[in-house]
Amino acid sequence: MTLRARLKSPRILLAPGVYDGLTAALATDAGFEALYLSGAAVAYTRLGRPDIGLTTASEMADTMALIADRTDLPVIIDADTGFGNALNARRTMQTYERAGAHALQVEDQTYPKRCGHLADKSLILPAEMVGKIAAMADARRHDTLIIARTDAIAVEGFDAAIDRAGQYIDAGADVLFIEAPRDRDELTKIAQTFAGRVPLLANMVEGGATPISSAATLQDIGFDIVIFPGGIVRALAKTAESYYASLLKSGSNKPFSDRMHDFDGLNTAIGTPEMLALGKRFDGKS
Ligand SMILES: C[C@](O)(C(=O)O)[C@H](CC(=O)O)C(=O)O
Repeated sequence: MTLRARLKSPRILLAPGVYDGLTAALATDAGFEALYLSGAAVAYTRLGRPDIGLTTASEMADTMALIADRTDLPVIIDADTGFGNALNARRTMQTYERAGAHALQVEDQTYPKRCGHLADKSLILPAEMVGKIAAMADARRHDTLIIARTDAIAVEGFDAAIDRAGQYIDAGADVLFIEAPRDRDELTKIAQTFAGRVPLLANMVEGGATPISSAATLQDIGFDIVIFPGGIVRALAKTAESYYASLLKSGSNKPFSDRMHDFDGLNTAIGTPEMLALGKRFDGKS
C-alpha cells in the first residue's frame, strides 16, 4: 500500500525516528508501518552535533539509500529547508526520491535552519515557501508526498502559522506539519481548522515545546501521522553514557551484561542467520 493510500485510513500512522541501517532494521522488525528519517537524529549521531543546519543533503541522501537497502517500509525523510532556495528544494526532491524516499518534509525556516524546538528561529516569506513547494511538486517523478512544515508559531504566533499552513496546502502540500504547538488547545485548533483537507502530522519531541501525547490521543484530536523523531537517540545516548562509564570504571563488560546483547543476540537482531543462508543459496556450491 502506498503512503498516500495508508493515510486515508482513520488509524493514525505512528512513525519512529531512525538514522541508519540498524535503527531502520530494528524499527521494521518491531512492526512499525513507516519510518521517519530524522535530520536531527542524523546530526546527533553522525556529527555528534545539534540540529542547526550542519547536516548536508548528501549526507541525508546517503543515509536514505542505506535505509532503503535495509527495509521495504515507506520512509518519510526530513528535507529541512530544502537546503537553499526553490531550485535547491527541487534538486533535493530529485536526490531523495532517487535514494528511495516516499515523503519529503520541507519547512519555512531560513537557511541554515535549527531544530523547531530551539529558540531564535527565523522564517522565509510565505510566498518563497509556496514557490519551494511548487518546485518540489514539479520535480517529483513518483507519488512522493510533500509534507509542508511551518515553524511560525514560535516566530510570528499561532494565527500566522494557521495562515501560512493554508497557503502551503493551496500550493500543493500533501500533508501539513505545524511545528511545536504549545498545548492541547493549539493541537485541537489545528485539527479543527485543517482536518479533512490534508492529513495532519504531529511531532513528539521529548522535552520540546509540545506536551507528549500518545498516538491514540493524537488520533482522537484529529491527527493522521505522529513522529517520535529523536526518541531513539535519547534512549541510546543514555545507554551509551552508562555503558562507557561502566566499562571505564570496571575495565570489563560484565557489570553491564544484563543491559546489552551478546554476540548471538546482536546477530539475531540484525538477521545474520538469514544473510548467511542467503549467501549459501548463491555461493554456487549447494
Ligand atoms: C522533526 C525534526 O525536524 C527532525 O529533524 O527530526 C526535529 C526534531 C528534533 O529536533 O528532535 C524538529 O525540528 O522538530
